[in-house]
Amino acid sequence: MSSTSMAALDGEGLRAREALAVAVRAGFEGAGYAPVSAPVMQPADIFLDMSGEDIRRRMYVFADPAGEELCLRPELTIPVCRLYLEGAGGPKKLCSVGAVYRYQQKGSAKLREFTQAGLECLDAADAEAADAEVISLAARALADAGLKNYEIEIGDLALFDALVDALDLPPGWRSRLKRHFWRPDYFRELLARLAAGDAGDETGDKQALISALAGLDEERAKDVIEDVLKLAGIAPVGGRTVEEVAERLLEQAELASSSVPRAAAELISGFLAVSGTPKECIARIKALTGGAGVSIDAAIARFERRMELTAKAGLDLSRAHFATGFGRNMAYYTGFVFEFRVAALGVDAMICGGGRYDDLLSALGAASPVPAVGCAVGIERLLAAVAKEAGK
Ligand SMILES: N[C@@H](Cc1c[nH]c[nH+]1)C(=O)O
Repeated sequence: MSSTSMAALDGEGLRAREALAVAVRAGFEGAGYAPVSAPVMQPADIFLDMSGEDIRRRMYVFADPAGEELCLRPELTIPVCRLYLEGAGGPKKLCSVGAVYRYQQKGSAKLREFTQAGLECLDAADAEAADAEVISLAARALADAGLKNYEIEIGDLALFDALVDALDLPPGWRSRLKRHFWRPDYFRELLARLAAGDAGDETGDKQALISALAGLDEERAKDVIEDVLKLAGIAPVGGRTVEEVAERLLEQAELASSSVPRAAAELISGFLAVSGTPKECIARIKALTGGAGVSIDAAIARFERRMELTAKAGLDLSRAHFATGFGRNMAYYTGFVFEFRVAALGVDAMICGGGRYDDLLSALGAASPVPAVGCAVGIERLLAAVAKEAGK
């Protein structure tokens, strides 16, 4: 399937896609997930703020006649969580099928409009059991569709968070490292500077500005930067350029005024280089943290328990590949993350993905925390993977 629109399918392809979407949802319903249908048009700001850079760059954003900024949903999780919050007291296990929209550059073989079948498990008391249930249901959906061969990639952001929390870092660095986990290139740059104990090599006017900012609190510093940009006639785009420029400059100010112990920086780099089978990786993480006298035992115990429960549910995660630096492309994840991949599909290899997002519902307005985990199957990709396996 190489077209950029799902409307280009022929009759047979159309029926196959619809049948598979219905079958995957039926599997989720059979496991106790109530079907819901969320609007295709959504308020843009929520997605701009919460889905992360990759999705943000691919969103279709437009204004309605009243001037309200809307978008075509780029995924189903945020729409389904919004529905859940509107219908307070409703079911907490929800599933949904529908079209989602993500811009792709001209010439890209990826679809701009494609079908997801997703499930969201909200407010479960036992987080690890819910994680295990969701990844097992994802695997079952693929098996029911007839797919046999795939790889599983897993990660756990809670391990990274625990590490950053356990280290002795200068103020501001914890949240910054966690936030920038989602911008891999910039994150590496930050880490390299941190590991080198680099206080920044800025000279002249920029250094003067950085020194001036270092003395101000964050809000005040942002105001100053905004004024400077306005004076220079630089127009912010949707308020974001100013925010991002301000953030960068503040980071440089903090880098210049604080130093992170080299050992801590090296531990973070060493930790983020860990990948392999989950078992090997956990042993390596234990050795790394133990050697440094840092304890992230609670997070490791949760990881191990999740693995056991998943194995009990019938999915052999020892076949999975784990990487500490694996985080998916959605910024709302807070813990366990996973993807099912079929390498033969090339750029479309990722046929199903999901993870835990414990802070999203609070950010959407929930009065008290609602832990959550879910996943989505890409229907066109699953169809292509099954066809490929059958040699079609
Ligand atoms: N919405 C995610 C999948 C997911 C569902 N729930 C949690 N994650 C995606 O589009 O990849």
